[in-house]
Amino acid sequence: MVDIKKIITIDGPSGSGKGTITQLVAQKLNWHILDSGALYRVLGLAAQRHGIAFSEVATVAELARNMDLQFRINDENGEVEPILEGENLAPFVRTDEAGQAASQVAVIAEVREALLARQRDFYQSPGLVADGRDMGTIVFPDAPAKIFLTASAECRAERRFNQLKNKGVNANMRALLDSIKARDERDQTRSVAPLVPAEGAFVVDSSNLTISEVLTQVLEFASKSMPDLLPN
Ligand SMILES: Nc1ncnc2c1ncn2[C@@H]1O[C@H](COP(=O)(O)OP(=O)(O)OP(=O)(O)O)[C@@H](O)[C@H]1O
Ligand SMILES: Nc1ccn([C@H]2C[C@H](O)[C@@H](COP(=O)(O)O)O2)c(=O)n1
Repeated sequence: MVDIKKIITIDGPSGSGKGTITQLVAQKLNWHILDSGALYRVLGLAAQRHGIAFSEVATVAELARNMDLQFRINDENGEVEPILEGENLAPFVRTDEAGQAASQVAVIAEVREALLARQRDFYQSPGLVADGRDMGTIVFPDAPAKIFLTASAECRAERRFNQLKNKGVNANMRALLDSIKARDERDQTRSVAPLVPAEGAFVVDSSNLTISEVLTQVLEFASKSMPDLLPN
């Protein structure tokens, strides 16, 4: 019998709620998580730390192939921390600057190729929830359940604003909206693995949905493709 891997892919633009829904789905199913954006974010930071310009395509790709990167779970808060060359990058990896750097290294075809195997290695039994831009189109094209999560740019900027406010960080709504639109444009128009819904993906626009409503819709859809996913 052919072994069908238990994978749910969750792709979508920045701030659409992928990370939030990925964590909730993984918790519910007791599955593993791939936060593929973290790999691109760490690579962007690594390039900056090594003084490599994003335009030095071959050197950035070389860095992607050889990056000394592990992920470690923090025992105290349960958060996943990227450890690059022995340094914990957790305080830097979620910043808007790291997101913009990630989006720039992510346009390089050789970088994407170099990160493919690392991403596929995250698959482990009993299953994987994979969050990114090309999880359903390129990295796990055979995943049985593919989700494309989106929301209006204005709504995503407002969510990001509230997220930062709750952390006590001052943010400017106009700058956040501009940053989100710039990242959308780059991620959707790049020539390699652009952000598009995978064929057969269930598209959820969360602009007017609560997190709990999105979670319900995602689990319902995934259960149709994998009938033994949840107990009745
Ligand atoms: N349906 C929703 N309603 C209200 N707020 C939401 C909803 N979904 C997510 N959020 C909030 O929006 C913010 C961004 O969500 P999240 O970080 O999960 O997005 P993301 O798609 O993973 O972003 P990125 O691609 O930049 O990592 C978080 O504060 C989250 O709590
Ligand atoms: N599968 C992926 C994941 C991420 N990227 C790039 C494009 C994003 O703008 C950037 C940061 O991702 P985030 O952490 O915000 O999800 O990384 C990509 O091209 N492909």
